[in-house]
Amino acid sequence: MDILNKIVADKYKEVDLKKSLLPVAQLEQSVLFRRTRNSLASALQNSSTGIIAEHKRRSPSKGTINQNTNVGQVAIGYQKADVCGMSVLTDIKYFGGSLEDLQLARASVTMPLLRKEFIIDEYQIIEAKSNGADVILLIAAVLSKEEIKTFSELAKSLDLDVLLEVHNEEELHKSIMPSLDMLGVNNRNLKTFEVDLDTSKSLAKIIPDDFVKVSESGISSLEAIRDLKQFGYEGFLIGENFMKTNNPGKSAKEFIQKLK
Ligand SMILES: O=C(O)c1ccccc1NCC(=O)[C@H](O)[C@H](O)COP(=O)(O)O
Repeated sequence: MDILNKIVADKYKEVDLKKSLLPVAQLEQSVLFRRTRNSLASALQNSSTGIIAEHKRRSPSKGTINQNTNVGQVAIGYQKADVCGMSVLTDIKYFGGSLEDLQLARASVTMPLLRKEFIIDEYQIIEAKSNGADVILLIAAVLSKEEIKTFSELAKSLDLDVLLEVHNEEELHKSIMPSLDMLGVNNRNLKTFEVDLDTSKSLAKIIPDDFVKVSESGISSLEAIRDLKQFGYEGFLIGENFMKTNNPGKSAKEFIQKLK
């Protein structure tokens, strides 16, 4: 079984348990459930840099990246660095994240927050909203066309932006629909963990212009961003490059200043 299938198999069990512990009706009581979103898609369209900075303690491909983080401090650092938004990993088992990380980030900053999660059930979308997210991620590799439609329409009805992630042409073709805001191309092959920015470049021409294009994973240089911009990308999701340093906010700030 490859890592993505393993993560998803665990996620089904995790979500079943959560549903029995905290019903949707209770999630909907959160004050954050009624919050108006701060749109990541709009922030990217109005930015000259397009950086989405991620909070990532560890990953299946890299192991431990940074265990000494204070997510609130990282969020404040990223906001001061003038990123367009922050991605907060909420998976515990494989990435060391949590919904508490999302809540702490939300309590610390006003910028758009993406709940970075393996969404396989509508419950997680309501959970994202009630814990302060502005954006959800949907991964085409683990969802049917019908699920992408149902989940993205639910997200829109909850005033959330939707970032749909693809790895290849087949996933892209099944996913294109009006309820998406951003199309993300993940440069990491989740079977081999190899990263290749050519994945973003080759898919760029078949992503309709109606969607904000985001390139994800393996981005660590200004040259890579300048190059990807030529292919129409307006968003760049960066995790490890900032998180491997002892001050992710400072690293992001220095990076963005050079990019401007
Ligand atoms: O990062 C991994 O090892 C990974 C493995 C399996 C599924 C997803 C994975 N990463 C999620 C991401 O999309 C990245 O965290 C994000 O794009 C940032 O990537 P990077 O800048 O390379 O840290």
